[in-house]
Amino acid sequence: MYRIRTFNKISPVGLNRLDPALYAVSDSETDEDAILVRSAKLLDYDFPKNLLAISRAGAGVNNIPLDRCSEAGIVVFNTPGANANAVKELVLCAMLMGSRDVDGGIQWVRQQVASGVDVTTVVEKGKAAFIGPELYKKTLGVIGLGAIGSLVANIALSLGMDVYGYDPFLSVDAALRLDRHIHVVKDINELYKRADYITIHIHYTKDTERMIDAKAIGAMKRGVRFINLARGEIVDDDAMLAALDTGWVAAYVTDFPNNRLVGAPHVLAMPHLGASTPESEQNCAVMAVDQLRDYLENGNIRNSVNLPAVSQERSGVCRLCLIHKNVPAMLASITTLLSRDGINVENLSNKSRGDYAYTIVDLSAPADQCVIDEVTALENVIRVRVIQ
Ligand SMILES: NC(=O)c1ccc[n+]([C@@H]2O[C@H](COP(=O)([O-])OP(=O)(O)OC[C@H]3O[C@@H](n4cnc5c(N)ncnc54)[C@H](O)[C@@H]3O)[C@@H](O)[C@H]2O)c1
Ligand SMILES: O=C(O)CC[C@@H](O)C(=O)O
Repeated sequence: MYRIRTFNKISPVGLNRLDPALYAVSDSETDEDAILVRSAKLLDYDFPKNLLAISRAGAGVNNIPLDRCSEAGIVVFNTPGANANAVKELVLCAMLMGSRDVDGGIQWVRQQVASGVDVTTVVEKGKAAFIGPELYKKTLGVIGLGAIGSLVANIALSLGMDVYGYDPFLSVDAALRLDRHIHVVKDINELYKRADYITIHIHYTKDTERMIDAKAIGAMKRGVRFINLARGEIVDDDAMLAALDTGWVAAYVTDFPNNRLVGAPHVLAMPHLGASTPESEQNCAVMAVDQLRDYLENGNIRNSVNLPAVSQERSGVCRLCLIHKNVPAMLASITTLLSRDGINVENLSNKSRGDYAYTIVDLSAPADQCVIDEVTALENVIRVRVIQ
């Protein structure tokens, strides 16, 4: 029986894929074998010793201490692309709300009624305060052309926008998803100097913290509208507030409110709603659960953010799964111990990622506990699991 602790509300559509005969799942499990999480902060969480994996139902993993997980042999998964459409749709809403002052206009209409005015008599005169430009024929800059950025860039073309994209680490898959009419630039300043609207879709890491600072904003066009549904920490709030004050930035639409931002004019702050659609919550939960099950039951790794992708069809009678440091002669050391005991290796897969590597070995006979202990005791081996 595996114990899975949930943090946040994970869609039952995903949780129902966990057979109750095999899995105990709740938010109060202790000594858990695995965690299912959305945005809950696990940075200071004291992981139980037997924790094998964390599956993040979503894209961003800045709430999980990845280095600590790798050192402890905990595999961290995310669900690439599973919520991208939900975010894309909210970005469209953000661009429109950042243009005409829809929010201000709706509030004004309510205030008229609340103060006893017949609103029909004041609409035509009052509306001038909420005027704003169209998206058609304007230029959109998309920073980060991954799962979300590529969808946003493509749909903006169909709104008649001219689209510039910047992504120094653009994957081949992501590049293939991009419409050929999108101008992909190598220098972000090319995007800054042209864009009337800028939307950012990158991960928050120590490299991207406050990437949108006073210098970046200064390189943008006066009157730019900036949309941030990525993470609050990517934007330097001081610089953004100063730019809003002078009108250099005409509107800042963010999914990451804080009390300073919410009090400032021309800020539209939403309560982290980007992935909050039933479709996206279900997609993420299903993907997070399926990947977790495949790891727990078969040792296969798909969509991990800290270990390599390694999957192998089951063969033999017993499977060894080893997380180890990426150093020379590991495979030789492991197979020497197995062959010394006369255990034949039916199939083996091994891949490395940075400082770490993962090996799956299917054996023709059950491995004796003594051999497992010896393999576990090898220098640079972090975790060994036996799956029958
Ligand atoms: N508001 C929400 O609810 C919500 C929902 C989903 C994702 N997000 C945020 O959006 C981020 C992106 O999600 P995704 O699914 O598109 O991820 P993704 O991995 O598919 O795409 C990220 C892209 O950013 C690029 N990139 C990295 N550093 C960059 C840099 N310095 N400049 C330009 N590009 C850079 C990468 O090459 C990659 O193509 C997530 O990390 C998360 O923080 C927010
Ligand atoms: O779980 C959520 O609601 C938000 C997830 C989102 O921020 C992500 O990074 O995928």
